[in-house]
Amino acid sequence: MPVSPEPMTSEPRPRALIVMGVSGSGKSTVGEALAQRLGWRYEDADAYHPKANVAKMSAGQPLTDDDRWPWLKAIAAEIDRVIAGGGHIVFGCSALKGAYRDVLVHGRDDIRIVFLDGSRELIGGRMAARKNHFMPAGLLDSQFATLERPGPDERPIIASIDAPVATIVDDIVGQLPTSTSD
Ligand SMILES: Nc1ncnc2c1ncn2[C@@H]1O[C@H](COP(=O)(O)OP(=O)(O)OP(=O)(O)O)[C@@H](O)[C@H]1O
Ligand SMILES: O=C(O)[C@H](O)[C@@H](O)[C@H](O)[C@H](O)CO
Repeated sequence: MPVSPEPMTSEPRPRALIVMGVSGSGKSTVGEALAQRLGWRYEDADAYHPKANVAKMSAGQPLTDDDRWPWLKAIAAEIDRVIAGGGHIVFGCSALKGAYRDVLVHGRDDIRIVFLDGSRELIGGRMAARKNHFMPAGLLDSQFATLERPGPDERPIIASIDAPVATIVDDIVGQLPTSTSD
């Protein structure tokens, strides 16, 4: 009897990882370490906010959907540009709602979501200790209120942030598809 081959995973190797989560969840810290581990470029979505968005958050006001759409579209365009050029990228981006992630992923199965999962208490403590950052800790409640955790349909890679950075990176890398079918 012929032996059937091992089933091939249909998941392509990711070309872009969107490291998402509320303010202070560790997107920059973990995202940069992850990019370094993979040998990929890291970009921070905070650098793509128009000045008006940063001014608003600095003044303690949460952003609205309308503040976020152009910002998300600019990030999606940059991800597409990098992939089209044969590159790989890790983007640290809050991407709090499912609709925001739809703009970023736009149906591509080589763009994957990495959710940094942590409690309000843990993140609040880290934000209170953080220096020289425009985001006031007072906006954390609004970040959690806006957060829609990624559902299974989004095939998220979920990592607990209650661990040292290197352990979080190990966890994420261990969940990446190993298929070579890209
Ligand atoms: N695993 C960790 N263990 C301990 N401290 C951490 C860890 N990850 C991040 N931190 C610290 O928590 C704080 C928040 O992390 P970071 O600035 O990377 O978050 P962020 O999600 O990029 O925030 P923001 O979106 O507000 O820019 C920083 O002071 C960082 O050094
Ligand atoms: O969508 C948002 O509300 C913003 O992207 C925020 O999350 C901050 O820019 C970021 O987290 C820096 O603190």
